[in-house]
Amino acid sequence: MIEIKGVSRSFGKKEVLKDVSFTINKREITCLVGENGSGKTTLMNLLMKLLPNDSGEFLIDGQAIRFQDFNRISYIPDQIIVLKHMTIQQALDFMATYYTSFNPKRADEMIEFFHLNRHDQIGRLSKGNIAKVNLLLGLSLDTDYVIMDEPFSGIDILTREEIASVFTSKIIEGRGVLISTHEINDIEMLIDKVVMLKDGHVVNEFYPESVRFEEGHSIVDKMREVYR
Ligand SMILES: Nc1ncnc2c1ncn2[C@@H]1O[C@H](COP(=O)(O)OP(=O)(O)OP(=O)(O)O)[C@@H](O)[C@H]1O
Repeated sequence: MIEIKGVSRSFGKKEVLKDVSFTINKREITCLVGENGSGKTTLMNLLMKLLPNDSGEFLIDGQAIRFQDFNRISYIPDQIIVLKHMTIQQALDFMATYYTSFNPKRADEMIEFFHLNRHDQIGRLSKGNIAKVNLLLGLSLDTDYVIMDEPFSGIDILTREEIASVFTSKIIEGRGVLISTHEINDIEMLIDKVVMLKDGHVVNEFYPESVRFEEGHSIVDKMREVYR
């Protein structure tokens, strides 16, 4: 389990995250929801130690996250991080060099799953295929947790459906996932838990299946309650 405990972060006078706490559990897809600028990316960057937090802590299995724990956590940011002149295969070779958790068999499976050509140059791919390569690089690591920042952003509906199908495949099975997305409809039925951020705080945390069953409300209904 990853625990986010009392995390705060300001940029200058702007308090972006205020005492944020929730957990990311294995075998669950947790969706982080919030309006533009509500601090979703900032929280992910703090969790990955790409930025320092002002206060609070991040724990994995009860211990403070250390740099070596990043072999257990994949981060798929909203933009591709490898150089665009690389081919897909060169990008995979790069990952294999840097990450002991890189699993070439899983990479092969994902190339097939996404119908990618490993000899294609990344810079020449469509936006949808670049998003798929981004997922390929992150999900080829044998990690317990996956942190994904807006994997559907700017992508057409059919490609979004293809990407969403990853969540029900064995590629994700058993891992704990934190995903931020504005495209809730694409994965509504796949999400186990929702965490809503507003004005820097967690304002609601719920299991959508229970809310659907007990209140007859969808995630979007709950979003309207909170953000309108
Ligand atoms: N390095 C930085 N310096 C100053 N302000 C920053 C920095 N990074 C983020 N911010 C501010 O923090 C706030 C939260 O930004 P963040 O990107 O985390 O939001 P978000 O919820 O991911 O937004 P979106 O849904 O649009 O991607 C924004 O107001 C942003 O301008």
